[in-house]
Amino acid sequence: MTVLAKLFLSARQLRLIATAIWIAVSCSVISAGIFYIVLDAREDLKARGDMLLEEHARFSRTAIELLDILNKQPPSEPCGPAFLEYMRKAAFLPDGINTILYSEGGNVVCSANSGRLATPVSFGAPDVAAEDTPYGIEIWFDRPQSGLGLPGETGSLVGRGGFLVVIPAASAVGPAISKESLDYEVVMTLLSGAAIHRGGTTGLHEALRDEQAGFSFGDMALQISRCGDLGLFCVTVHQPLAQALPAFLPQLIAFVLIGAICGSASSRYVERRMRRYWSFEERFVRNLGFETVNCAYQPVMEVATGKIVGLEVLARWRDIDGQQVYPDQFLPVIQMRGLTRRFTEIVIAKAKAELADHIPEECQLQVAFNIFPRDYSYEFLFPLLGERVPGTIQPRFDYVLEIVETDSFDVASVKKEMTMLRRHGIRTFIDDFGIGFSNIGTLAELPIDGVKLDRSFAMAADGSLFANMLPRALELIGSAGHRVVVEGIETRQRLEALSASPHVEFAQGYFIGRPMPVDKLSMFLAEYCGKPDSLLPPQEIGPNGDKIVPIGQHRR
Ligand SMILES: Nc1nc2c(ncn2[C@@H]2O[C@@H]3COP(=O)(O)O[C@H]4[C@@H](O)[C@H](n5cnc6c(=O)[nH]c(N)nc65)O[C@@H]4COP(=O)(O)O[C@H]3[C@H]2O)c(=O)[nH]1
Repeated sequence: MTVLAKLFLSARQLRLIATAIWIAVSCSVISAGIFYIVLDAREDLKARGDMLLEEHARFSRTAIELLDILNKQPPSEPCGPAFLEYMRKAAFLPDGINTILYSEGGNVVCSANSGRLATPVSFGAPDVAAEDTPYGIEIWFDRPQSGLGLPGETGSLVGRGGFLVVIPAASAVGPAISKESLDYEVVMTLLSGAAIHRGGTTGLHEALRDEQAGFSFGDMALQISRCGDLGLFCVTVHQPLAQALPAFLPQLIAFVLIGAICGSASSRYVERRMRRYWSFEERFVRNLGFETVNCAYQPVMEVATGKIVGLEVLARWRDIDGQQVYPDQFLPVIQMRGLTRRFTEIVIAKAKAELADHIPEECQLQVAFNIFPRDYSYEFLFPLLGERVPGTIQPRFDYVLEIVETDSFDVASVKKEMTMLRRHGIRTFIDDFGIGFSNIGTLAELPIDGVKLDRSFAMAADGSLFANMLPRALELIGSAGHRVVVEGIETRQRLEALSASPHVEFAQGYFIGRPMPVDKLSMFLAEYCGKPDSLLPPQEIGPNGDKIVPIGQHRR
């Protein structure tokens, strides 16, 4: 999970994922486009194959129909006037065939156009015998027509029952079709399965016979094999893709553009969604829970005695990559997303459970929780803390609520809630005094139990504005009759200086103890809880003469 989390948390990895999506989507769209183009090219090839086939099939179909008609009821005297009239009438019917002949004993003896021939014409033995075709027709391919008075012309003859019709040469008829760059073969198929070459590249039909229609990956070519409706003629067409594609170049360019646009749009969309999904805010909201919220505890010292008398509960959150996140990062999210109550419930529940398990029995402590002003109400907080108020269960913990200075609050309603909570032993401090919304008027009006002076005062460098204001701030709070907790004490000098003020009752800061997990806290308290700590550790002098030396660190 952590490895996966790191993948999504790094902006660079997200960019890589988005790029991968861009490539995948673009390639998919372009591949789909190429597939569509190939299908289209195949349809185109089929159409061209059908046209080639049609050149042959059309006349054979017509010839067979004509032979059917001629053989129906021929007059009894072959080549007589009635017979010739009968042939001429039939010759009007078909489209493109106008030579009808009659033969006896293998010799043509009369024609519909010329009547009885002066000299019978022989075309020799048929190339296809009647028993080789499904229609009982004989065929003579490409015979010169000079004997019929048509010098220089050739045609194929189809015959049955003595009648013959002449089919003009294929090249001279049929639809105009571009055969350039087209590797094809037209064959006539016999009942035996044999094929007679009738046009195009000899042997192509035989070579591709088993592959039928489809795509040949060997030579990256499209190929189709189709037979006409009579089953007499078949055509095989083979076209390398490289030859077919130029005709589809506009489509190809369009698909590349669409692919690029889709790829970019989807990668942007996914990246935006991923960024949002894996943003800190969303991660936090998704994973906020008892398991991911951790509590750190910072000791609070009573200045007069040097005893550790309390601790402040400070929340941390564990991110999905295991990193510890501090409140300044997640508190704004909590407030923005309206999760303050849920968060406070988790922190209080967790701290209560941890402290009950780890704190030495004899240790009397005041435990301070930070509370958002909007959640400061008896109705919400008492159920969370009430049962552990002194005099009920676990009297060793006194609870203090520190109202953090994130929002302003309504003094009148806070006053009411404060009074009710105090009745149950729950005390309230104003947190971060000096930098937030509270002012001396607020302190005067509210029945608060104490004020926490913001750490920026104690941490300020000597001679700075905040450092100069510190005694006056203490004076001010003290004059309003409140106890003061000073936080942010990092050095022995500061602690000593503040101890001299009659207004400072408690101190908190790295010098006394850093916020620590409960197991460390339990060791810390085992040593210091309730014991007077008049002997503060000797100061370690650093290069600036003011080094931070937490108590716990020194004594261990
Ligand atoms: N440099 C320095 N810093 C010191 C020293 N002593 C204490 N601090 C830091 O000062 C902050 C004291 O808490 P805060 O004023 O209540 O200020 C808290 C409090 O306002 C808020 N917060 C923390 N936990 C919670 C919580 O559970 N609920 C709410 N609502 N707010 C919380 O987040 C603020 C910041 O908390 P942290 O980051 O833990 O920061 C803590 C603590 O680590 C010191 O000597 N030097």
